[in-house]
Amino acid sequence: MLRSASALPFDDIRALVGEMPGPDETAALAIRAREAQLTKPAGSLGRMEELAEWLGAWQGRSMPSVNRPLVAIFAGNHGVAARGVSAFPPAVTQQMVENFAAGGAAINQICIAHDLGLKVFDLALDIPTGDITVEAALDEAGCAATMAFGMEATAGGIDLLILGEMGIGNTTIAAAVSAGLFGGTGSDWVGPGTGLDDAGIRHKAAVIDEALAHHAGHLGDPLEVLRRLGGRELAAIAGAVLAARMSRIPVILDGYVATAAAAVLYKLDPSTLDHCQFGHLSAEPAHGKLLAAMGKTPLLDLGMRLGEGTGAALAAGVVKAAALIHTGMATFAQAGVAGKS
Ligand SMILES: Cc1cc2ncn([C@H]3O[C@H](COP(=O)(O)O)[C@@H](O)[C@H]3O)c2cc1C
Ligand SMILES: O=C(O)c1cccnc1
Repeated sequence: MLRSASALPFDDIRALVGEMPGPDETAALAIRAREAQLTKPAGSLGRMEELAEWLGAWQGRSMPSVNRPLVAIFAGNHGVAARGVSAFPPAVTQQMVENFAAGGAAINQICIAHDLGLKVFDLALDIPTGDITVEAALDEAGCAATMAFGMEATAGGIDLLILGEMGIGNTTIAAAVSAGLFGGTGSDWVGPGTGLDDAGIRHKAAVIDEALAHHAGHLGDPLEVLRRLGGRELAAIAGAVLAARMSRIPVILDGYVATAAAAVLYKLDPSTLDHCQFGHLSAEPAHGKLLAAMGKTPLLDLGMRLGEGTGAALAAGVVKAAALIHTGMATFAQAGVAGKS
């Protein structure tokens, strides 16, 4: 039967959230047991030990490994960028997509450093989403379709998914979505993005407040927050996170913008992000607040505020090392090293 394009798609998303698989507890147990026998004082590898267990439990592998890691960058343009909320013009989104293809961006070099695959998905860059101060960014069918498109990032037998974005104006969008989900005003969630000065940041906060006022009364449903205040790259990231969960692919999320996209799923059900790590703490000031609101602790803190997946891709190197440490180290028995006396 044909479904109404306007009403049903979000119900399909909600149905997926109800069907999410959990981690492989047998693999987790095996990893914990082996961890205790490796040639090191118990717990001495700190969070690296947790990462090995997290990776293997979601992959369903008692010997976790990263063989096909993929960085997926979703690129979108935003109607609200016309309101002067970024230090750079919207044309930079397309220009950076071309730079990614040519290998000239920061993310390209990190992918080389850590041997990560890279795919860039551009999302109708010539058709910016609606200006959120006067209309919804997307209609429901468009938002759900973009989420479905994002799910394609999980194809091809990948075993670690690293999610990033490109879209001039999208730190405004991330702030609006964060306020829509967790409350507060523009000034609570705003930051310099690509480099606004104080006056620019005040203007950006006022624009976000306009958007929040325009959509007030319609923000009770996280998916409505996504379609009204969000954008295509955020919808695609949310879809990719959900699809990865259905296929038990572990995910590393990048900074403020990617985290805001994932927060939509968190608000639907906090356990939706159990297969995700947060790669780094962005220097965009509200990122820490957003992570804290979800009880998440990022892996790295390098003072970065670039986006395009860079913080998450650096963290993928740490996750790869965690797998190699767990699987490659000798046990006390194998190495003939005396245990704790
Ligand atoms: C050259 C350049 C490369 C980038 N790579 C990521 N972003 C980042 O900056 C944008 C968000 O900041 P705002 O909200 O202030 O526009 C996004 O495109 C994000 O990925 C870039 C921005 C620029 C200018
Ligand atoms: O943390 C991010 O995602 C971020 C910060 C600044 C600019 N673009 C993205």
